[in-house]
Amino acid sequence: MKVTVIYNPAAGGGREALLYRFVAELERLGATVCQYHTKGPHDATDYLKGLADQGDCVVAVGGDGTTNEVLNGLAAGVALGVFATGTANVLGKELELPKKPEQAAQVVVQGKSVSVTPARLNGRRFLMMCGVGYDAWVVNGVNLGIKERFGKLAYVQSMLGQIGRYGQSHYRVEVDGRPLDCFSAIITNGRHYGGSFVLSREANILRPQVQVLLFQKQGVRFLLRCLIALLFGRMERVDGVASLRAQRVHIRCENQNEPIQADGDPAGSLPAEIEVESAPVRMRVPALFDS
Ligand SMILES: Nc1ncnc2c1ncn2[C@@H]1O[C@H](COP(=O)(O)OP(=O)(O)OP(=O)(O)O)[C@@H](O)[C@H]1O
Repeated sequence: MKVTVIYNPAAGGGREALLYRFVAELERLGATVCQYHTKGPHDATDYLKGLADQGDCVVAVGGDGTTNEVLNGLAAGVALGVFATGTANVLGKELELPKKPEQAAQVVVQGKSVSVTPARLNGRRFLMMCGVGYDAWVVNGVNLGIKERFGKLAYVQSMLGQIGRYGQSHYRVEVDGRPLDCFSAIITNGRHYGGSFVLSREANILRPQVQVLLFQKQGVRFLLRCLIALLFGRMERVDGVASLRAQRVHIRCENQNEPIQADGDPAGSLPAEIEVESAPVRMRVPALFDS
């Protein structure tokens, strides 16, 4: 098995020792490994696009942002693996990927493949989620210095800082052609959010559809109710939260420069055209993963 390992030294504050253990185990299991350390944003995508032979599998070593950039450079027919060493690692939770480097390497070589269908946001692929409104303001408001030093606490700080803004922007959404309104929206492929919290019990990453969560009531009290419901995995039970399956979503806003987030990183601004892709990507998961 030929494996290309893409390591982001900035993810999770840097995990070089874990990378070496991961690569050593891949080689012990008989894999031929080609390693690349990214130099900055989008480098993973550019590097992979310029690579003549990506091998049998490309493994992203980093967080959800790194996996997103690898996904955007992945050649057709090549499997995608993840060794989650980032801050939140939502995809790792979703696919029950091990945190120990030796076990993560075993998943790549000895695990199984499942089909996960990415979606495109304004032409760029994402695997887990994208969002507008509060969700996107929080991602865009994260202080990178604090994130490097204190990890997830940077998100908590940003969440507190953005609460007062909720409800000030109004979005017009078309979900498979159906017109709807909201004050925030999250379009998710998987169930998890912000780490191990369950955002949607309706979502299924193995199904070629996204789950669209629309936050349709205004006011900070409603937002706080949603955040508490998230802690208990009951977001879809909150009165004012709509949850719909879709293939295609369009989002507009009259305000200028309304940001979008995708897979936990800033992803431009509205309008947003989101469409589930026609072909899945094969992802390496543990042999015991329930598919
Ligand atoms: N050498 C580098 N220096 C700085 N940033 C980089 C480098 N290589 C890649 N990046 C950028 O780092 C960003 C953050 O990485 P990533 O999202 O994987 O880690 P994280 O934020 O710690 O984890 P998570 O998204 O799971 O919370 C990526 O979007 C990528 O553009």
